[in-house]
Amino acid sequence: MARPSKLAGRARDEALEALKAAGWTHDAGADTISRSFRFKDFSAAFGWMTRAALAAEKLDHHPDWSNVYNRVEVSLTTHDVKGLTELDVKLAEAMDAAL
Ligand SMILES: C[C@H](O)[C@H](O)[C@H]1CNC2=NC(N)=NC(=O)C2=N1
Repeated sequence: MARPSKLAGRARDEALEALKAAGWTHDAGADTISRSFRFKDFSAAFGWMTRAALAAEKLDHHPDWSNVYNRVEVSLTTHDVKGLTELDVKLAEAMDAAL
């Protein structure tokens, strides 16, 4: 996949606005988006992680995440460019769709 470029300008503003409306938080310093997901139990959490992992592999774009029982903390950024790209938006959308 071609190296994605950092989101900028209006496309970036619009993407961040939509993500915030969906429950994601933007950390401007680190230029990451993050969201905390809570499930009924570990099995539900891990089932979702499995679906999200398959979506990540398809995109060749991977989350920084951690799981404790029924909670999954997700942080997304594009390490190759040290900032947010379209791939982070796509992975966030895929994670929301996998709920
Ligand atoms: C070679 C491979 O495509 C790259 O290392 C990809 C893999 N997954 C990735 N995931 C994330 N979050 N950021 C990256 O820069 C990245 N790079």
